[in-house]
Amino acid sequence: MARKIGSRYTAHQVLGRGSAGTVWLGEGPEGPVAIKLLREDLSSDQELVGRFVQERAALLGLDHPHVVGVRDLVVDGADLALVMDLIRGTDLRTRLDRERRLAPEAAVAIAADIADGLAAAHAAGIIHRDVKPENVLLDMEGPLGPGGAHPALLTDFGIARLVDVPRPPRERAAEPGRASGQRSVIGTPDYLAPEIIEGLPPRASVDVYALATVLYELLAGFTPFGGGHPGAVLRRHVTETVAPLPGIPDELWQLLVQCLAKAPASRLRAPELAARLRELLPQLAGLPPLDIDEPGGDPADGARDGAYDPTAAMAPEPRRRGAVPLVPTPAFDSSRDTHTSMRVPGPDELAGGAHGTARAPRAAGERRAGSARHRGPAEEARGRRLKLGAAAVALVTVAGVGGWFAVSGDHDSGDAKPGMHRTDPAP
Ligand SMILES: Nc1ncnc2c1ncn2[C@@H]1O[C@H](COP(=O)(O)OP(=O)(O)OP(=O)(O)O)[C@@H](O)[C@H]1O
Repeated sequence: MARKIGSRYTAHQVLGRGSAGTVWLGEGPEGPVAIKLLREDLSSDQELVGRFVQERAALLGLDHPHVVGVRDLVVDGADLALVMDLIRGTDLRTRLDRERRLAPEAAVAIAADIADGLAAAHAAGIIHRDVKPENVLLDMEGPLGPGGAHPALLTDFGIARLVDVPRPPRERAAEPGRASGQRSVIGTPDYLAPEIIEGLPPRASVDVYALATVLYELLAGFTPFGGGHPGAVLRRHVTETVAPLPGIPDELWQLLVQCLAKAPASRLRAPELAARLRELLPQLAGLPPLDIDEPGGDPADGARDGAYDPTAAMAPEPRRRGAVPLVPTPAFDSSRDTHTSMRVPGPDELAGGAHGTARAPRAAGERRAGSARHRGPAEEARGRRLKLGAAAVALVTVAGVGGWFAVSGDHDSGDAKPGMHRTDPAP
């Protein structure tokens, strides 16, 4: 069923849905396009529409082979839409879901493409703020690169920024806790840099951290700090060191460690990361995907660190890792699978809950103490009790209101606007 979007575009068929809206296959004066139609509750927000128009030049100006081009912004009655280049292919999350982990050469080639795209954005003063596999599109019509990887393009620039609408003082005052300084954080827990969690303004280095997390995930099949309740994930970002990946060349490991550094200034910048990744490609040729198990539990446990994943108890499908929606979603909307409201650990918990170094991944099949597979009957029973207790908490916690989580601080009214940012070129 076709529908008109503004005077120039027609949307023909839904390509997919995200937390901010629906992406359509459409047609414009210059041929096929992808049209991201923002959710009605977002498009009816006048402040957001204002920002949308304000960001127009920045969004349209970003022209790079590894960034999905935004061709037009449409504000038309109730419709608020981004018209983008149509990428014929798939997103990286879908590929990862299918293959679980990629061969190092392909993983590094994809990461290098995204680092190139980020370098261009950062040079233009724009931070992405939500780099994750869902926001990487693979262009199946593009030439095959190293490791058989199709060109990778980063998308969703600006969406986080657009939906991060500061609330009026009246509304804030009415909220308990706001006076003591609450802030909103937008992003996806698995990929959030520690400084964002600690309340510092996001800079370009948060994108480098998120990209290193994606690369780790492509290699390992799991993110370095993910798993369990989002609060536990945030704590790990701040307190844990990344566990080594057995079987990757040391140079690649050093790059990952450097870009996952807690201190933003220690991370490489995107152009240097892109160059270093490309230099590594020849020595990765022919290496098979890693054969390792995720530390911390069987996927069926839905747990890591003993932290119970509330969404696993309630959703019919396993949760897409890290796919907590970016923006608040109406409770009645069942089109998205992970609607989690979360409590972020306070400073004391962040400081005191450290478990030191993240648990090391094991070579496939190696026994791990504490795994459900290796527990005795008494431990199994205790584990079940913990889960039941946690499930009760989860019923309270999972409110179906979206993954836009509020945490303490006061940055949503100041400079610290997550999402698309004007930023210092130097991270
Ligand atoms: N420019 C594009 N060309 C082709 N397909 C696209 C394009 N942009 C998005 N899609 C597809 O549309 C779907 C929804 O994308 P969208 O960006 O709305 O959500 P997401 O990034 O998966 O999730 P979220 O926005 O919640 O992080 C995805 O499956 C994606 O592959």
